[in-house]
Amino acid sequence: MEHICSIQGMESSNRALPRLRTLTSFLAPYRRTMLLGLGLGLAANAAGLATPMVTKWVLDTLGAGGSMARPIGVLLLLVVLGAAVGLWQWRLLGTLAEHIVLDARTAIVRHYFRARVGDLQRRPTGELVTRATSDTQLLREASSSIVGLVNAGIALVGTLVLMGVLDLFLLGCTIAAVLVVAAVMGALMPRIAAAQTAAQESMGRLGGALEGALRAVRTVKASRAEARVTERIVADARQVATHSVRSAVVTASVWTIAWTGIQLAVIVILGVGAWRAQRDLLEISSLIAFLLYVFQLMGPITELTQNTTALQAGIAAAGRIREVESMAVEPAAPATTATARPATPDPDQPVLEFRRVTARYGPDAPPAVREVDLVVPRRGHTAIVGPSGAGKTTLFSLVLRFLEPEHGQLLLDGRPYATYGHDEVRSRLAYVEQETPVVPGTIRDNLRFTHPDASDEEIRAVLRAVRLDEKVDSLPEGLDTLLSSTEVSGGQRQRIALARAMLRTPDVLLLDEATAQVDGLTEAALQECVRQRAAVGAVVTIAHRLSTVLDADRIVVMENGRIRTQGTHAELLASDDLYRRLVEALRIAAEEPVAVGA
Ligand SMILES: Nc1ncnc2c1ncn2[C@@H]1O[C@H](COP(=O)(O)OP(=O)(O)OP(=O)(O)O)[C@@H](O)[C@H]1O
Repeated sequence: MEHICSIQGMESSNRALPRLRTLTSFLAPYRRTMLLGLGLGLAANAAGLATPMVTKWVLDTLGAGGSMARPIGVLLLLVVLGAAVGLWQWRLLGTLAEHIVLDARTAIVRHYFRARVGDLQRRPTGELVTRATSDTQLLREASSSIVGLVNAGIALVGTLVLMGVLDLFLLGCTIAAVLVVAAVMGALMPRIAAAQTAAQESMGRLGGALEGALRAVRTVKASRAEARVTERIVADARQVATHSVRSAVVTASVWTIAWTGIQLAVIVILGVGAWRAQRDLLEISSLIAFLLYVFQLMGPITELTQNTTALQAGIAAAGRIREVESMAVEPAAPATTATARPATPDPDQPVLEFRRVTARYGPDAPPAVREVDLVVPRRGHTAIVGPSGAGKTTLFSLVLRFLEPEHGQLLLDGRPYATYGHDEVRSRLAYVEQETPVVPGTIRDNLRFTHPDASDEEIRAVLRAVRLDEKVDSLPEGLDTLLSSTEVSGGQRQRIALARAMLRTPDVLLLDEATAQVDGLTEAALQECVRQRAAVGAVVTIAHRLSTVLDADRIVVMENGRIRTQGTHAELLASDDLYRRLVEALRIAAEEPVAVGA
């Protein structure tokens, strides 16, 4: 462990110790395998260390004119044993490293999907992806590096001891050379670590920028911004390259110093050794064995260098991976949960209720909604309207528990949200997002996304309801058509998302209408589905279309995070100025020519 401690000392950052602990926490479950790896490494080392001594035996036997069979046999045995044990260790540690990478990736992916939506959305998606894909790779080398460091340390000490057995004077020369090399390497190592950390951080930024730009590729092209965007992202790539080049240059210097130092040491030792042999202070066979040890010294020194570099990269990566764990997760279901849901809920009791709810997105942010009181009846269509930033989406986020109220509470079936688990609440809702309503995969995957056990009949029924059955039948691969590979229009995507939400009867259908104009067929399908659902359950829409507002049983007008007023279309037209202006804006939008396409 001495080597590990000295490496901590090299880390310029004062966070090195907790970061190393972070790394070792990934390795802890594999302690036994690592110990076995260490044992195998020591055995391979022992075989390697014995080889020069046996070579000396061969030479001495040759000088004495004895039989060569035994020493040569032992030499061969050592080579074969060393190779077999080395191979075993290599495979063991290679497999172990992959398990550790897999563990880290699994932990990250699990954490992402347990994290709060707000925490995830605050960070660029590409950066989150880089942490799971690229940072975890650095753990691979780091995992075997600890074993490698201990092995190399022991091999180094073993080699020096055996050199001492052969000739103490030459050992003194060797140690002096090793100390000089080690001092130079020690001075350069922290710079490698700093450059690698910076490179990984730039890599995260590169991932984030590239992912964001590719997502918005249509806007990028329409704005003729390809060159600017490319330049900005390439600048991030250049940053990665700059830091990586710095790391490569310092690494090259470390290696060159190590190699040259050893070569110089060999020449000095050869000269000094020859001079001592001439004076009969040293046998020729001992000098040869000593020189073999000097060459062998490169092995542990190389390993120490490589493993230290890998360990530093791993420590940096482990720190970044652990940052993921600082993202708060959604709380587990309360232990005292819930009496079973009544088979026939009281029809007069609201399905959802907001009681003086105030919520904000961060401790320093202003409230996004304030003192909201809202009742959503068990049946019927409630439309929410309001200017941009009024807090409509925030209401949905609260219902879906993406955001928790700061004050006040929400109730489902008359029971406070706090008494339900997140899953329990969401199992009663269906949600159609405005921006990205479909998930990667086939049409079937999308339709079964909420209810993986849905039958083909159920799927057909909802496709019919959103008037997509004929379109899907006309596709060569039908339901197995990949959404990415086919020409599925924005309106059709909306309808697929709606079909998914309609698949099993949710208590509340939450529909965030697309702000963009949709084709006539989509609009009609939406309207009909909403009507059907509203007849048997609750539908809440964030309305961006006049037809939706006209269809609603009650309309909630929001302004500056508060509910300004509520009522029917006729009541609000007569009583509320803001509502009249909003409807006028929707009317103008509705009168604009709309492209029709199925
Ligand atoms: N993720 C977020 N982080 C911080 N503030 C947010 C976040 N989302 C919304 N807000 C803020 O909360 C307020 C309400 O936003 P909200 O998205 O609920 O409005 P909206 O009525 O849905 O607007 P729009 O019609 O433009 O979608 C706004 O001031 C907005 O800036």
